[in-house]
This record gives sequence, C-alpha cells and structure tokens, in this order.
Amino acid sequence: MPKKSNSYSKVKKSSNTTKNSKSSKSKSVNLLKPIKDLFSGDRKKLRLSVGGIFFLVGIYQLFAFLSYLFTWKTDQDKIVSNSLWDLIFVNKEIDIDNHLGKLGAWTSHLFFYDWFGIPSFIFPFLFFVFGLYLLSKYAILPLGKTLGVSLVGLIVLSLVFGFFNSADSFPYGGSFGFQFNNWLKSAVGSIGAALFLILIIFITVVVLFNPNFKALITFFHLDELFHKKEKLAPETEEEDQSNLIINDIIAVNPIKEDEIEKDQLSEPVSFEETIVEEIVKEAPKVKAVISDDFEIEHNQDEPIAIIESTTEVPTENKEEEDFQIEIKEEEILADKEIDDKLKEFGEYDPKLDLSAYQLPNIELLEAYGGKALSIDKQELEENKNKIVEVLGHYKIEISKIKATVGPTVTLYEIVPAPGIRISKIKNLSDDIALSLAALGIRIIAPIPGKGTIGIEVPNSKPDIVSMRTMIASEKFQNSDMELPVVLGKTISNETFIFDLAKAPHLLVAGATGQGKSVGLNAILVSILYKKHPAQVKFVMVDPKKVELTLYNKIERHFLAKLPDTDEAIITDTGKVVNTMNSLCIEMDDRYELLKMAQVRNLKEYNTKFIARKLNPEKGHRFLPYIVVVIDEFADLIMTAGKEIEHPIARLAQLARAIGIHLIVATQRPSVNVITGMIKANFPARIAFKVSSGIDSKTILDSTGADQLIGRGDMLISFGNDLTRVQCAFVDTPEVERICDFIGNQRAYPSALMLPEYVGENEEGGNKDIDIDERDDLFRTAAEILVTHQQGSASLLQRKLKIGYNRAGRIIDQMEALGVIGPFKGSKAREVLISDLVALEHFLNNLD
Ligand SMILES: Nc1ncnc2c1ncn2[C@@H]1O[C@H](COP(=O)(O)OP(=O)(O)OP(=O)(O)O)[C@@H](O)[C@H]1O
Repeated sequence: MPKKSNSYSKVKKSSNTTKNSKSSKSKSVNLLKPIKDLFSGDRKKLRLSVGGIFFLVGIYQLFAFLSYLFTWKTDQDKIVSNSLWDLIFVNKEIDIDNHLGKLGAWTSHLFFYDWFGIPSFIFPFLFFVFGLYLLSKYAILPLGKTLGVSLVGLIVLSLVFGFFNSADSFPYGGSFGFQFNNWLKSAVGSIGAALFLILIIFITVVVLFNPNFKALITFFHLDELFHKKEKLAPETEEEDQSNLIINDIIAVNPIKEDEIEKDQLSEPVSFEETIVEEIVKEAPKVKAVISDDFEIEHNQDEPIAIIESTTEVPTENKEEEDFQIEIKEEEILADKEIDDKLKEFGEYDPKLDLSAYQLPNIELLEAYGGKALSIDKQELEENKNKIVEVLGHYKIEISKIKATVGPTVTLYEIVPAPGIRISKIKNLSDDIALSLAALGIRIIAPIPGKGTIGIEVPNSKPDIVSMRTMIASEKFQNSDMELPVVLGKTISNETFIFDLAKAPHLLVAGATGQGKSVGLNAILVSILYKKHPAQVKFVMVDPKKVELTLYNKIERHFLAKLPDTDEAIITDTGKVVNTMNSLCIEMDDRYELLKMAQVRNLKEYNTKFIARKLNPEKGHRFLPYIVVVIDEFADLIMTAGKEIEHPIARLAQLARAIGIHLIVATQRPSVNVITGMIKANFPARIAFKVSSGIDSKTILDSTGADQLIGRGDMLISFGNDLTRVQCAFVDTPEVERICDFIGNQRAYPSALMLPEYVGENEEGGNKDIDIDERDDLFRTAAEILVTHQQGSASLLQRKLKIGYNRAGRIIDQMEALGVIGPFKGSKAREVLISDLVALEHFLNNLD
C-alpha cells in the first residue's frame, strides 16, 4: 500500500508543523474539494444544477464519441478547415454526419484527433460518475481513486493506442499518443517501442491495482503447468489453504452475497485541514430474505472433519474381524464396524430430525437508523475547540488532533506537544472530564499501543445500530465460529463479533434501563440466526419473570429443562438451584463421555460421533452446546446465596471444554454479587452504564463504565482489552417475530431434558423404603451402576429407557440397601459395590 506508507512518513517528518503533515490522501481530497464543497451549507440547488450538467454532458459526449467512430472520415475535412464558431454560425450550409451535430463532431475530433484518441471515452465516464454523485450523493465508485486511475489510464492508454496510429489511420491514440510513438520508434525502433509500452502497462497495473498474479495463474489453471515450481515454494500452500477456507465459507453462507454488507469504517477527520466533510451514513440496504438455503449451510457444516473420517477409515484387516470384536475397547467402535455403519447409514446427521428447519428470515428484523446521519463541521469544530481550550487551561499543548466518528460517540485523538507528559494528562483526566462537562465523556490516556490520548464525546444525534445490519454484516455471515455473537459497532463503525464458545462465559452488568436486556436479546438472536436446534440449547433463568418469557415459544426447539418442570423458563429460585446442579451432573456425564471417546473437547467429540466412531448403545449421543442465560444474578445470590454460587462457579471453571457456556447478567455489580470466585472464571465481561466508578471497577477492574451514555453504550473486556461498542438494538416485537417464526416450525416432542437432580429436601423423605418392594428393574439397574461405577439416575434413565420418577425410586432403593452411597450435591453418588461378582453375591444374600 504505497499510499499509506507515504502518508506515514510524511506525518513522521513533520511533527512540528501541521501544514506539512498533510498526507497524500488528504491531497487527493483537496483535488475533490470544489466538488465536496458543493455539499456544505445551503448549496443544494447549485449542487443539483452542476450534477445535472455533468450528467448530461457525459451522456452527450458518449453518444458523440460513439457516432464519431463511424463518421470521423467524412466529417474530418469539414472540421479541420473550420473553427467551431465558423462551423456553427458562419458556414451554416456545411453538413455533418455525426448524430450529435456540429458540436458533437467538433468536440469528438478535438478529443480523439487532437488529444487522446480512443481513451477519450474516459471523459464521459468521469462526467457520469461525478454527475451522479452530485445528484444523488451516491458514489458508485470511490471518487478520488476513480479520478486518479482515470487520468493515469488516459495517458498510458493513449501512448499504447498511439503505437498503432499511422498518418492516415483512425486516431487511435490521438495526437498525444501518435507524436510520442513517432519519437519513440525513431529512438528505439518499433520493437523497442513495443517492449517499452509493455513495460509501462505492467508498471501501471502493478502500481494501480497490485494484482494477485498467483490467483490469476490458479484461475487460468496455469498452475498445473508450473506444478513442480509450486512444490518448491512451500509458502504458496498456505495461501491456497486460505482460498479454500474462504470458498468454503462463501459456499455455506445462508444470505445471498449481495445482501451482505461490509463495514463502512469511519475515517478519521483531521482538523489541520479546513475542509468540512459531511459524514453520511448510508441507510442499511438489506432487502432480501434469508432463503431456504439453510440446509445447504448446515449439511456442509464441519465438512472437513466428516470427509476426513470417511476417507481415513482403514479397511484392510478383514480376516481379524472376530479378534477385533472381542478385544475392542468398549466405547470406541472397531474400524470395521464404523466402516459398515458408514456404508449402511452414511454419516450421522444430528439435524435429520428437523431437517426442514429454516433459519429465521432477516425480514423479521427492523432496519432502524435508516436516515442519513451527518455530523457537520460545526459540531466537530465546537468539540475540538472546547477540548483545546480546556487542555489549554491545564497548560497542555496539542500538536495534532483528529476525530473518528462512531455511531453514538466520537473519539478525539490527541497528540500532545513534545515535552508534555502523558501521566500529567492522566492525572488530570477527572478535571478535564468535568470541564468538558458533557455527559458520557471518557478519557483514555494513553490509548493502548499508541502515544496518543483519546477523548470520547457523545454525538448530539446518536445513531441506532440495528440488529438487522449486524446480522447482514459480512463478518457475521462469513464467520465460522461455533457460537457467533454479533453485538454492535465499535467506535470506528466496525462490526463487533466474538465466539461465545471461546469466551467461554460472559458476565453482563449495567444499571437498570441502560440496555442490558436488549444486549441479552442481541446475543440470543445472533445465535438463533446461525444455529440449528440440534446444535444449541438454552437454559433460561429469569427471576424478573418478564424479560425472557418470549422465548417460551421456542421451548421444543431450543430450550433445555429439568424433567419434572412444566415451564422451560425458570423463574423460581429453588428450581434454579436444582437446574444448576443438574447442569453440573450433565457436565460430569459429558466429561465421562469425552473420556470414553478419548477426545478433549465437545467439537472433537461431535465430529467423532458424526463419523459414527462412537456407539450410541454405549451411551454416546450428539452433544449440543448449552448456553445458560441468567438474567438477574443479584436476585439469585440474595435468595439462594452459596447454594447457587457453588454450582455456578463449578460450571464456570470446568464447563468450557464440554460446551456449557454461561451468560450471567446483573443490575447490581457489587462485590457480594460478583464475588472473586465468579470473577476469576468470567474473563469476558460486558458493562453497560453503571451508577458508580466502584461498580465499574467491580465488573471491569477499571473505571469507565460509569461514564457511558446509556441506551446500549457499553464497554467490553476480554482479559485486558477494553472496547467501547454501541450495542445493536433489537426490540421486543422483533424477538417475538423471530420466536414465532421458529415456534411455528416442526419441533422436537419436548425440550431437551437435563439430568434430574434430587434436591436435599426430597432426599429426606427417602429413608424408610420397604426393601421387599424392589422395582422389577432393580437387579438390571444395579448391574448398570456397578458396571459404570457411577450412581446416577440419569444413567439409568438412558440405559433402561425409564422415566425420571422410576429411576429416582430405584436410586432411593439402592441407597437404602447400600448399593450406592448417599446423595452428594452436584456429584454422582459413590457406588459401594466394586464389581458384578460382588453384586451377585450381595443380591443373593438379600433374596
Ligand atoms: N442498543 C440500544 N440502542 C438504542 N436504544 C437502546 C439500546 N438498548 C436499550 N435502549 C433503550 O433503553 C431502554 C431500556 O433498555 P433495556 O430494557 O435493555 O434496559 P435494562 O438494562 O434491561 O433495564 P432493566 O434492568 O430495568 O430491565 C430500551 O427500551 C431502549 O429504548
């Protein structure tokens, strides 16, 4: 990028004088200054008039030039021997063949014959582009770049076309190209001239477009010719790989390509220039619908793992079949079996049960903030002056200041004059904020990784970031994350997206009314827009009873609950404790499954399961991600205290690898709610506006969240990085529509059943069990528990295909008879009998 390095070196050289520090970019902006000036102030009429003239001149010229291609010979003599004046006003009897009349013929002759030849077509093109821009404020191409490329192209092409000119031929390169080639040919001969022109073309293409020659070679399959050479250059493999991945992502994209929007990053506004730039944000242009392409997406999910596993299965040891079956490890199927199963059934498709499921349609979301937002010079200048003035009071001189405009906040980045210590500004940050006196000013001194100071000032006209633009963003659509969450836009208008599976848990805090619920909805909606019900389940805890109830409609698609409950959304504190403990049991079960499958995490496990390398009869199953959303954590801690904190801390510590992720939100981020234990296990934290610096420190370990402006303005911390993001807005009716859309589709028979958890209260009543009334399945059940050495009712439920109540009864009977130990909170009970022989002996004694 020559432009960038250019501007960089210029800035470096000129630390003292501001005038010299203009970058090459700003120069190109200056070239367009007269055009851009037409947008400032009340110049609309002038702008439209100039735009109209440009547009019409472009069209007139285009047709005149086209006509000239056919009439140049007949018109040439008449034009050469007359001036334009004579042609039009004196010698009126002269007839011209050009369809655009004498003016058309004359100007075409001027452009083609006297000047640049065929490349003159670039002129009507430029008039058209600029005319359109002035009329509609819509630049079909970047103006500065188009102008630059066009002018260079005009000259180079004219030289090249001039090579083919002769004295009486069509003026391919105009006089300019012709004269130059005459001179060149006499200097270096025709072949030399041709080589010289080829060199010029090559240099121009490289400088202007920096093409990827390797990609061209691949595109034209020339790589096969160079196959050997490729092998010698190992770094090319990496690039090929990335191409593959990109292709793959595009192939699985559920939104059509023209619906995906790239981020329009805001460019810094430098105050050294006097130009007023109106920053116009386009209304979101997402129109179309996410179509039924969904199946394509999901059928191709994780394709590499699947394909690999099918091809890798070895088939040779057929004669050792029997032997293999006998010694095979219990959990992992023999290669032959996998092979057979794959042949018979193909790969396991977890989505098969709801194969017709469709991802929500993007039309369900509203496009807010469609109107153009303009921040005029006045606001930027006023804020800048205020900042300079206030810093002046504290004797802090500035050598440079620039502004980056975000959706709700503008960042003023200040380079202090040489000799001013950043620590001085840091110490004064409170006073500066007070003097600037605007709500929501946040000072970052210094901006990490830069020697500058940032002052964030709220925009007078904040923009709503709609969830719809976020979902349609290129970043989100092309993400291959496990649980992608798109949250909003950063200060430079960049879409902020992260993988919840990697986070791996999220702590959300914010005073009431600052956008917490909207934020939670944005997270949930992100996942709903990307995942199939087979891939992810939610456990929702909502003590306020109003925030998450909307999601009831997707119970049988996306929710998980305890077996004995009616409502999937948990509002009762007692049930929350049971659910969290049940999740701990699920976690232990999953770890057990992972251990048996000899894999390290959920992704590897599911990949193996899909490849039918794990036997469902041995308890293996496809494991969906489980996202636990707790809307009001403070409430729970107040009512359930340690009882709830313990299982949550346990899940937060251990659940990462097995795909259980927690999102815990609270209004009151005080230390007795967000304890050290909770904090240590939630590295990813989101703070909406909080009421005090102390609260901000509790959640983020630094102040700042108290200075936010509310309405979705938030700070996100992943470890050390702190990013200010404007949360995407998704309103209740939108969430309702999405839930209706999903809820109206075919569903599973019920929500996902979590393992049952027998609370201590229930435990008390189980002591006096009549040992003579043992369940019919008692013996089989005891054998299962002894074999697995795990006293879990959910294991019995799965193995014996019995309901929760019956499994619970059998467990109670076993405890009463001493087959298993007492209840141990979230852990499975201990099995007191070591093997099947001992069990047999024990049961015989009973009978
Ligand atoms: N991202 C956003 N963009 C624009 N406005 C927002 C955004 N988030 C929230 N708001 C505004 O703030 C209001 C309150 O938001 P929300 O209900 O999410 O607050 P809350 O923190 O959950 O409050 P409570 O804790 O009382 O439920 C919304 O009704 C909306 O008008």
